[in-house]
Amino acid sequence: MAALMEVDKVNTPELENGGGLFDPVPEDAEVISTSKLALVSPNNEEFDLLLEDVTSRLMESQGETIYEIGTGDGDRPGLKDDDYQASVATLHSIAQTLDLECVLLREKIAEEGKVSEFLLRRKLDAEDFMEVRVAVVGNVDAGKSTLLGVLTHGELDNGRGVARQKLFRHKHEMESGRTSSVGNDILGFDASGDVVNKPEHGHLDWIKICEEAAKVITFIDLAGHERYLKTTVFGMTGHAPDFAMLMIGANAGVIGMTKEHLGLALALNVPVFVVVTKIDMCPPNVLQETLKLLTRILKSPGCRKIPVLVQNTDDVVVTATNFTSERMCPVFQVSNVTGENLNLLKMFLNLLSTRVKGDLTEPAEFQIDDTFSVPGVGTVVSGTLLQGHIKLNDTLLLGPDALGQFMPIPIKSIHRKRMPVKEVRGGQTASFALKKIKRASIRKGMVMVSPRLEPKACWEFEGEILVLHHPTTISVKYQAMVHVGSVRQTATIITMTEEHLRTGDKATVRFRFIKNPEYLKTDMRMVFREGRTKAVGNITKLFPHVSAVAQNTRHQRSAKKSQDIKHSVNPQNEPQKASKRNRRAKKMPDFDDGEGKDTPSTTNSITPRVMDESSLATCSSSSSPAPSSAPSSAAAAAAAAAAT
Ligand SMILES: Nc1nc2c(ncn2[C@@H]2O[C@H](COP(=O)(O)OP(=O)(O)OP(=O)(O)O)[C@@H](O)[C@H]2O)c(=O)[nH]1
Repeated sequence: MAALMEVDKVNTPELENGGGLFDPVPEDAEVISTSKLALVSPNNEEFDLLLEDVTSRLMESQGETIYEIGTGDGDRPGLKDDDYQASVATLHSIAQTLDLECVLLREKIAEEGKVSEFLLRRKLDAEDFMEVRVAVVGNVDAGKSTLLGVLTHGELDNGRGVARQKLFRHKHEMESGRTSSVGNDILGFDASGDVVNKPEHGHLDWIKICEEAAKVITFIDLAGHERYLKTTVFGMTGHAPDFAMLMIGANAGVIGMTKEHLGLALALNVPVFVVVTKIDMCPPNVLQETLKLLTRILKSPGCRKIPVLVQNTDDVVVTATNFTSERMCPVFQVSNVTGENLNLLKMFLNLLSTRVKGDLTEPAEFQIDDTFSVPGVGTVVSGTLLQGHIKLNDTLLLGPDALGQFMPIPIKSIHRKRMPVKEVRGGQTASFALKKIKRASIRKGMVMVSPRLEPKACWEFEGEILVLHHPTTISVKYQAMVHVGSVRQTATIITMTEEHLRTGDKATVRFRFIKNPEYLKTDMRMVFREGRTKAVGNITKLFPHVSAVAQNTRHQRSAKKSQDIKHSVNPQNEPQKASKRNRRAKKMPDFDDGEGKDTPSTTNSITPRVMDESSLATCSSSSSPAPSSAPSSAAAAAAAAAAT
């Protein structure tokens, strides 16, 4: 614990002014709103500028903001009692005017008087709610499913697995106590930050939660066991988590897949917070050791994180409001049996906001991460809207198909977390029922995008990669699984800037998918892995070869013909014949649904040694948000349940 406390959060300059209150502001409002006295007695004009400022902050962060009272640019913090009371009253009238809930988060005495922080949150209609996706990772038995059971069902565990029983989706999970698939659980908070989950006879009504919630946290529960690593990687790339919650059993410490999962989150630029569980059954000296080792790993050159032990509500507000900086790593210590510190974790979750900015003017881009076949409804696809806005009756382009083409598809129904809605915005998960389309013709990794994007599929792309681990050397013709967004497909290295690549090497590499062309974008993060081999990087260049204009069936047929001709004259564009090894692999499903065993990898951990600072700097420039895969329609979920 001492080691963690070396990081003095109060003295960390970037934390000093938590919410960054008055930035950005309209130019003409600068003089007024950057002063700590801005809220003391504003005239009508000043009040309007304050309203404008709050409105733009709400837009930016999709419906909520944290407002500081008593701080301002160049001012020493703190307000005398009268000024403070007047400022709080002004904030309440701003909230009332804009129909916001205004909740005090913390209040303290600073140099010149009182300072405080308030959460301003929009009171949304029953149909709308903010969404945050949290990927839950950590070694087997760290208590992941148990914590989710406790948080979402509001009942403590007995230390023998009672809480996790509520979450298992497969019979073999019930029997073994191990998660094997990507699961989704939701936790709703109302505008004041109170939990709205109310299980009835052990069951949660998702629609009711979404109706009552202003914010819904979706937990993407990923398997801890090494054999399901492929599923875990897909969860981290394909389900677009905003954050990763790394769970560690206090007794067991940083073991097994813990470093692997931490490394994966770092490689994908997903901000991580840590939850140390089972503190009720852990001797203090063992807990100290676990925290000491964790601190060392987080601060190592490969991670470069600032661990902050969260011990009270003050720490929660500071860490939650500064978390997206990616460098800070809040660490919680909880017990699922006694409930110790779970209130701090819940408060932290309530304050997290999605990393996706809600710009509705961008063209829509929806990434499919799961498909269902629902009797009476047809094919349902679920995934995340990475940007833009989709409304009922919009027409999107679905693809790419095996020929790299996209087809127009009208949106006739939208569900968010099983609830029918009229629209979905960037950063939210949703599912769509698609008429007259067979489930078999849709793959995970396909997209539905606005025609404005003029999407193109590509067989080949270039990426700057860093090899985190390989037992020998990687050369041209090497094949492995590429994970990028919800795309998961084997690709072959066709050229690279180095002759051979070993652990720790970097290169620009040109890849070619072996089975289907895919829709990719530059700057997306990618993971390239096969068994114990792993490389991470950024997509730097695309080689689209099919102009993906929506076509009708007849056009498609003729396009296919001409495509075939093109392939025969230009073998470069033809899907390569899979190697013997891949032909064998083809017999296995290419996109497992989480139940297939993954290639066991015993030494596949990302060690701080190989993820040195300089190598990460080149390979981590973008953090493309990835989607979450809630089977968001009731029918879809029912079908999924039936299928399992
Ligand atoms: N005493 C105590 N036991 C706990 C706590 N959290 C979890 N457990 C127990 O630890 C065991 C493992 O918990 P799980 O939730 O299944 O672990 P997991 O990380 O989800 O494991 P996988 O699903 O296989 O990845 C169960 O028997 C839980 O009852 C805790 O805080 N205190």
